[in-house]
Amino acid sequence: MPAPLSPIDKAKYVAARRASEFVESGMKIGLGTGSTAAWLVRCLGERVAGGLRIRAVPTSSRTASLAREVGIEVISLDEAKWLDLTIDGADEVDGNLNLIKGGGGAHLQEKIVATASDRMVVIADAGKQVETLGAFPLPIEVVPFGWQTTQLLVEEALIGLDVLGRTTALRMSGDAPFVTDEGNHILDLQLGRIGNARQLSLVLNQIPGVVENGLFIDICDALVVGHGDGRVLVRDLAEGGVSETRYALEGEDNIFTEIAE
Ligand SMILES: O=C[C@H](O)[C@H](O)[C@H](O)COP(=O)(O)O
Repeated sequence: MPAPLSPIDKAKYVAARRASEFVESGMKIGLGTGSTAAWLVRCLGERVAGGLRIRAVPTSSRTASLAREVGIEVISLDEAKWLDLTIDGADEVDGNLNLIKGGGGAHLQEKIVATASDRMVVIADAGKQVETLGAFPLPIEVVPFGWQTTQLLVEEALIGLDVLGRTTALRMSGDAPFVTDEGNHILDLQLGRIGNARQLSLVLNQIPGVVENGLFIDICDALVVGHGDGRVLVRDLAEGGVSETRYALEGEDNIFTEIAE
């Protein structure tokens, strides 16, 4: 018997399960990266086994492996060119559905894929919702060449901007610098609070050596928030309003079933 899910895993699972219902046969979809997106890939794998026909562009090598493992057809973005829908997790999401992403170091591919989609849907547990972005360190992907110079330029560029802090740390993986799927490094920027996320994103992306930052401004179209008790709230910017779905734990095997719309 599988180990019981923690409340946070239940929240991620129900959010992913609800968002998987947006996927229809014939769609080309973008698959995000991270623990919440991994639930989505598993949910879609089940639907593919039941006859759903989709082609998917993963946003990382990790997601590509999982997608293939569960039987989803994987194609490249160049092959797909444009996608119907991308579903991905987030590290922070504010009231305007602006995001911080990249906690797993995948925000470069994630931003390219989400931008090449008709719609981006974010799936998250309730703890990811914030009033103002910035408590989560902002990931900045930088090329390895001269990364310490890039780090100084980043810290300097923040002087005068509406942020609380401006210290950066090179992300490590054990004793070595973390390396992204594109062969780059990540600087994690401790800001505390971001006053003007759009301005900050533009400033950062103009610095030589910076490849992409983890701010997603005006990219997300809908937010699906899961709760540990099985409730899921969907907020769609186009439709306005919030709809609620509730999933119930069935028996002892941690399988959720939808009980109400
Ligand atoms: O680089 C990683 C991605 O941006 C993830 O979507 C983000 O970090 C959220 O991950 P998780 O669902 O594991 O909290």
